[in-house]
Parts: sequence; structure tokens; C-alpha cells
Amino acid sequence: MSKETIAIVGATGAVGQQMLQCLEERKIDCNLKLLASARSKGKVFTFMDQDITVEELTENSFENVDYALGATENDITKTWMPWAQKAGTIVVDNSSAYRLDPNVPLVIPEINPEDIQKNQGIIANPNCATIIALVALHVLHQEFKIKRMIVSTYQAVSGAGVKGIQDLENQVKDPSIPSQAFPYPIAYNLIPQIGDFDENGISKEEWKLQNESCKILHDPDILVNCTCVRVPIMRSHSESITIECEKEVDVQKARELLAHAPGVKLVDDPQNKIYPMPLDTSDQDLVYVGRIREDLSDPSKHSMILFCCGDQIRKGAATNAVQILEELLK
Ligand SMILES: NC(=O)C1=CN([C@@H]2O[C@H](COP(=O)(O)OP(=O)(O)OC[C@H]3O[C@@H](n4cnc5c(N)ncnc54)[C@H](OP(=O)(O)O)[C@@H]3O)[C@@H](O)[C@H]2O)C=CC1
Ligand SMILES: N[C@@H](CC(=O)OP(=O)(O)O)C(=O)O
Repeated sequence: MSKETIAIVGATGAVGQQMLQCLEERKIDCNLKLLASARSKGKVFTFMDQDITVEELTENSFENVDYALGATENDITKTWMPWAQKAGTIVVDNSSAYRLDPNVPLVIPEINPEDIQKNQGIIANPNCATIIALVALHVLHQEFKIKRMIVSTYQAVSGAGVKGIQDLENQVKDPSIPSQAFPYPIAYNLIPQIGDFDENGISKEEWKLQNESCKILHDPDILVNCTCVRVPIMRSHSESITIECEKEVDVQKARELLAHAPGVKLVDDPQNKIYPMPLDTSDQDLVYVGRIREDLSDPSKHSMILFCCGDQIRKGAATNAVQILEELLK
């Protein structure tokens, strides 16, 4: 049987490079095409012991490409998506350009894999902070029915791509070097803004947790109150989450469910200083969950608090996309 041809669009970026690694780790044997801007044309990367040269993305790049993994910003993605669709290429896209389109499934394979089959040529990968939160919350939603989530995020600089990584690397050595990816210095600082604000003072990243959670969980009634913060961590997003549920919560039951939940590692022994931390979750695919406790400020016993961490370039982006691709290849 001939091998499928798979393209990574944005192959030189933070997510694109992780996709390359992920395809190799998961032994997806394919003809691989690496696409990026003219700036990267001619760069060489190794995939399964083969050197592959980066090609400039053009209108003809998708000829004979069966599947594409998209890892470019929204405006770039909107330019090339029609070229891919015209060529009949099925795209798993990491940008937010198509996530809320009713014809585009938005998928976390541990939660709604059945939606993949409804695709019309595009499947969207959710926002990274949303993936990390929902992988942790899905089993709790099934058991207690979440009505409202109150979330504070602590998001790594690599969430802003290669430039975000460079900013932290530069500024820890010399804090006077200006940021390329952030509105302020990020070393020795934190910035309570990810994306532009709307007239209510809610940022784009905060809206993604609201809108995308409802779509993925097929529950339009879930309400999300969120504050997204960029912190000087290289890799792995962390989130403090309070859930208010329809049913009375049971912390012990929650621990049991999370201990067996797909994609989750229960890391919850605070008396022995065991809890999720970004240094431990980086460069692996599980979402760590801990600090699970009842919210004693809610006397009705319908609220619970937890803390989770996950590598947003892996499970929050590249791994999730490659898991979707694996479903398509079955
Ligand atoms: N970083 C993360 O943790 C996450 C990112 N995402 C999303 O994934 C996408 C990629 O993000 P990320 O990897 O961080 O970004 P990077 O800035 O690290 O990479 C951007 C990529 O886009 C390519 N690119 C830029 N302009 C063009 C162009 N005109 N034509 C072709 N390719 C181009 C770049 O190529 P070149 O090197 O040649 O400039 C590079 O490969 C974004 O939509 C982002 O929102 C989603 C979840 C998590
Ligand atoms: N915005 C996220 C990463 C990301 O790119 O998300 P999205 O694909 O939803 O724009 C962050 O900065 O951490």
C-alpha cells in the first residue's frame, strides 16, 4: 500500500516542530512535506532518518497531499486553507480561524472523537488552555454536570510561539531587551493579558475558554469566568479552576474518576508536597491534576477547586492534532 502524504504547514514554528517530533514518536510512516514562509525555504530537518527540505508555501503546495497539519497564525491560515480544500487535502488546523464554524468539528480525542467523522475537510484543534482544562474536567462534568467554571491561567511564554521563547531567553540574561511577542517585559514579571480585550474587558483568550468549552462538551449552557495570565515559564500552562456543579460534589469520587481518566495523571498528595507543576509536565502528554478540594465558600457543597498543568505545545497543540490525524488514518 502506498504511503499517505502529510504536510506540516508552519513546520519551522514552535507547534510545527513539535508536530514533526510527534509524528516520529508515534511512528506515523508517511511521505512528509514541510511548508513555511520564503524565509525558511531550504532549511533541512530530519524525519525518520531522512532529511526533508522545507518548501515555501504556495498555491500549489497541496497537490497530492492527503492530510495537512496546520500550524500558522489565523491570517496565514485563511490564505492557504482554500488552496488545501481545492486540492482535496483534509486539514487538522491549530489556529483559531475556523474553530467556531458550525461545519468544522472542534475535537479533543479523549472527549468527542465521534465529531471527527462529521468533518467536511477541516477539523479544528482547540485552544491550548481549553484542551488542558477540559481533559481534566471532562469526567467531572459527566459525573457532577458542571454549570460554571471560574478559571485563572498561568500560561507559558512558548504559547506565543518562537518569539515568546526568545523573549524569555533574552530577558533573563538582559531585562532591557524589548519583547517581540508581549506588550511588556516577561522575565521577572507576569502580564494579565493574552490577546486583545473587548468592550467588557474580556480578552480573546478568555472568550476561547467560554466558547470552545461549550462546543467541545456539546453543552451551550456552561458559563466560564476566566482570567488569562502570561507567566515567565518556558513551557506548560497551569490553571486554577473552580467548578460549580448541578449535583452535589464528592471530592473522593472526583479523585477516583481522575485517577482513571484518559489523558490525566492524578498528582494529589499536598501533605507530602505532591501537586502538579509545569517543570514536571513539560515534554510529555498527560495533564496533571491535583490540589483537589471542596470549595468551602460554597455551603451548598456544589463547588470544587482543582489545579492542573499540561504541556501546551504537546497535548495543547501538536499531540492533540496528531491524535486526530491517527483517527483519520484508521
Ligand atoms: N505555541 C503554542 O503553544 C500554541 C499555538 N497554537 C496555534 O498554532 C499556530 C502556530 O503557532 P506557533 O507555532 O506558536 O507560532 P510560531 O510563530 O512559532 O510559528 C509560526 C509558523 O508559521 C510560519 N509562517 C509565518 N508566515 C508564513 C507565511 N507567510 N507562509 C507560510 N508560513 C508562514 C512560520 O514560518 P517561518 O519560520 O518561515 O516564518 C512558522 O513556521 C498559531 O495559530 C497558534 O495560535 C495553538 C496552540 C498552542
Ligand atoms: N494563545 C495561546 C496559544 C495559542 O496560540 O492559542 P490559540 O491557538 O487559541 O491562539 C497562548 O498564547 O498561550
